[in-house]
Amino acid sequence: MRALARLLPFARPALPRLITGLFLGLGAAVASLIIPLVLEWAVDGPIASGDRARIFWATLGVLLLGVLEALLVFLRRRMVLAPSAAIEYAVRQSFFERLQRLPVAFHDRWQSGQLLSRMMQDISSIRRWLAFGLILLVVNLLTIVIGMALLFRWHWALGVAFIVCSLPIWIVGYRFEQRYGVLSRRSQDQTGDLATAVEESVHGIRVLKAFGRGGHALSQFTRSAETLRETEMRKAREVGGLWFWYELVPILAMGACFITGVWLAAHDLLSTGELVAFFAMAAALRWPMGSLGFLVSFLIDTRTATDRVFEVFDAEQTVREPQHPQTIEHGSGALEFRGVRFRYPDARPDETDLIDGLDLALRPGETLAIVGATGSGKTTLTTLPTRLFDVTGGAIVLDGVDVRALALGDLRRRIGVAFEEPILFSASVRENVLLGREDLDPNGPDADRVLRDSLAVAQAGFVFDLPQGVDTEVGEEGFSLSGGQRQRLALARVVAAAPDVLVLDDPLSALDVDTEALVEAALRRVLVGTTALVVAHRPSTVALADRVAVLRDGRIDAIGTHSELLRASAHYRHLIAGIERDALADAGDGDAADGIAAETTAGGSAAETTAGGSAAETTAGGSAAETTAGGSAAETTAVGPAAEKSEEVRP
Ligand SMILES: Nc1ncnc2c1ncn2[C@@H]1O[C@H](COP(=O)(O)OP(=O)(O)OP(=O)(O)O)[C@@H](O)[C@H]1O
Repeated sequence: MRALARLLPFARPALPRLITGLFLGLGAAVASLIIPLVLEWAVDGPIASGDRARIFWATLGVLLLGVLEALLVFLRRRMVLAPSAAIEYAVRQSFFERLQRLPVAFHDRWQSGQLLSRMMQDISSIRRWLAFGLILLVVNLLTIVIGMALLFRWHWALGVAFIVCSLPIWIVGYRFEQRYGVLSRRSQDQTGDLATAVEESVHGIRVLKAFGRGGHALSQFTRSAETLRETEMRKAREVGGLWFWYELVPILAMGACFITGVWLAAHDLLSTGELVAFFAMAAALRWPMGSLGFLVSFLIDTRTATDRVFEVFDAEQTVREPQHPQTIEHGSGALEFRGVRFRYPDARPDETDLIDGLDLALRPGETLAIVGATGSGKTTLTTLPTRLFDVTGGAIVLDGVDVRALALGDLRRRIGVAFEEPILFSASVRENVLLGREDLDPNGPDADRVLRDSLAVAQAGFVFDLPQGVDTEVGEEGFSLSGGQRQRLALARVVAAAPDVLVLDDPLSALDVDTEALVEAALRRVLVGTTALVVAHRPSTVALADRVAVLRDGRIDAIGTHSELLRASAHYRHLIAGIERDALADAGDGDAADGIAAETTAGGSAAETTAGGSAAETTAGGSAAETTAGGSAAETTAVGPAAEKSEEVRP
């Protein structure tokens, strides 16, 4: 009842119709229970006295009561179908809204299949219960109570015999509830696991196919499905056992009452009419008693479903809206990390904080690149300003206001993020790119202008060649597009959002060198006046920046222009050499990459040399010299501080 009571807020608007349905169900039950009384009157009265007219009326009465019962059952169904569907809709809406509000930490922890099965299967199960199970349970229990009262009315011995013989039902029911509750939970959780397995294998179908691991995925799926099947079989056996008792016990109770009734009639303590009525009552109570087994298992399944759904509603909302949000009057895009600490919720207690007292100030309009070793926390850092995760210490301040004091919607309008892994939705290019511009009419001229400008910056003109241009649906998660195309659309999306601060997590990683250079040039125009925090894994991304900050051991180890850092920071030189080596390797120039590695190891000067504008010099003498000097690898490799970058090293 506690679990079901939680549905009350959702059920409230539908309560009048549900209660009406309940009364209609009760009306139908009462109609069926009156029939034995009419029979009692007919047998002891008109039939005994041979009064044909009254026998006719009695027969007609029984007929009309039967028709009334059928009509009321029909109306009950009509009455509850719409409200139960409305409750399902409301719970589902609210569940989805909750999923949207819950922090990323929650989604990291929960498997998508578990959420999917709760959203679809459990909520549907709640609807079926409200439309059907709940009303039947209440109506059938009341029918049994009224029927028992009538048995007592005919003779107390009948009532006592009925109650005593029915006692095993309660004992069996209680023990069933204990065992079945556990199984019901297990089976619904396993359904969620199975949904996760399907979701993951469909999502990762390319990888599975590429590695020829379809058979492996199938055997894993089969194992999960087999586990679920075993649980379902145990459930079915439990339900079968319960039904057996719920069928048998009423028959035994009726049998005991029958013997008692015949004995009472034989001793003139019960009239013939009462005995006939008793048999009619036994027939009327047969279904309500027999249905209890099914309804109890249905009730337990629904309780489990409700618990599972409310576990999501009850999940801690760690990223909360401020009670009294502050506003930024004139946003300039000054972003500051003040003694920021962060650790993931599942970090081991003995682990140090991933971000460990980080101080960093981005000046309005500045582009700052973050570089750091793999796993140093660069991506993590990009999730903090928009509060995808909340800092666990210190503060992030935007234009003088702690980001936690800003309304989340306001904050996320002011800071736009493009992730390395570009996620597109099953929607048109237009809808995907204008996702952050709910202020614009998607088909209006302003939206068109923003769309075209942002597509131009991201060098995403390819969309105009798609079958329906910008109105082409890009398939699920944009799979019909290449990685680089998706990345460009994701970039266009964040550019279209026109935030005060752009946070870009290695936004150009999937682009070819030529496209990257074009995007970079366009981005540089956009970034004028927009503060940008850019995670850089490639020299060309560093080239976008006015300053570069080196993330190491959770703090900013060094900060300055590219050339300042090359002079001052050995760690930076080491990182840059690694980055350049990777870039050359990406460009297919193994010799050059080796050359840089060797230089770095020798004296750490590779980066210095490169900064001077000539990767070719670094590797002079090797075959890379020719390749890089004339090829685009040289352009991307040779990075300089913002002032120098394009003029010096670009053709
Ligand atoms: N959602 C998460 N929950 C728990 N730990 C995480 C989570 N995301 C990342 N980590 C851990 O945090 C550390 C930093 O990860 P992060 O992705 O921020 O590094 P990075 O510097 O961006 O790495 P890379 O250069 O490889 O992209 C890693 O050890 C990673 O395992």
